[in-house]
Amino acid sequence: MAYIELRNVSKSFGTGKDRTEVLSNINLEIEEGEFVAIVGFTGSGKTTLINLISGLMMPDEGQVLFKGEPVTGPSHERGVIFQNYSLLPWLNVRNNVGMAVKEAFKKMTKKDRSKRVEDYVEMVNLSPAINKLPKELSGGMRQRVSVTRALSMSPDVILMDEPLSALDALTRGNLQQEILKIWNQDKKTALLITNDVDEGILMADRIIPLKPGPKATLGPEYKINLDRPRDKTALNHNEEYKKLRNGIMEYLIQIGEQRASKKENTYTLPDISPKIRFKPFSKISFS
Ligand SMILES: Nc1ncnc2c1ncn2[C@@H]1O[C@H](COP(=O)(O)OP(=O)(O)OP(=O)(O)O)[C@@H](O)[C@H]1O
Repeated sequence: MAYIELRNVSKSFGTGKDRTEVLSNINLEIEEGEFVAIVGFTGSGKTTLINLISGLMMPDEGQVLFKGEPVTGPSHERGVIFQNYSLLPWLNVRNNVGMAVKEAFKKMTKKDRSKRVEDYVEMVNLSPAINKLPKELSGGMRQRVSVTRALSMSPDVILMDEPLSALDALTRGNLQQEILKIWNQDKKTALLITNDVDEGILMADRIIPLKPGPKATLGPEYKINLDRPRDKTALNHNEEYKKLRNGIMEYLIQIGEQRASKKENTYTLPDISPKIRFKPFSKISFS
């Protein structure tokens, strides 16, 4: 039995002629402890996919199963790290993370909870800012708090919706390593949504492209058989990595071109119905 399973999942938005099927017939199985990355174009339905797995949205057709049971709503067993840091503006860093820890570890003593918060804040190098409000932090710092908050709850599954896309290369690299460390140490299951193929190869066991919508479906999967821990710089000289990267990029370029040519080839035909009425032949006389 797969840990997470999507069976023939479809999701539409809107009604009547404005209805758009964003995801169509998605089938996906993720094993316990696996790290899967979905790469896709902007607007292809990646967030919708994460929302369906987290339980924030329900599919129109098909089923989303977690440990064999249908997902009926959100749960802290499946922690989501969102693209846009969603912190409570009136709480400082300590309390933003603390609230999540309290929710996930209701029976933990106050002292242990406090220690856990401090350890996780330390992990993303935010200890000096622990008493600051979100408005006093930079965008990158806020995103780090958001990542910390999700990880501090120790979810069984870490669902990541482009969590690092707005960060500078250094912070991004550090957080990639922190997420990998927690995934590996605590034997988590992870699903990363990204538009960065290199990030996917660095982190995941499998990469699956999401074909652009409407009616987005999953493309062929690419297994990443590179040893861990993976070093970004060393990977650049690794033949297996180069081959894999080229293969995925070629596939994405090809489906991107198909999407563009579909758009270009949509023509509105001119009205060519005759405007002049001819007399029937019988009325023409020959002399
Ligand atoms: N609640 C909603 N109501 C109506 N349309 C929606 C809703 N959520 C998403 N959509 C539409 O579904 C499509 C896919 O959106 P989604 O956010 O899943 O894409 P995405 O791949 O995550 O995009 P991005 O890379 O820009 O974050 C878009 O066309 C979007 O407008």
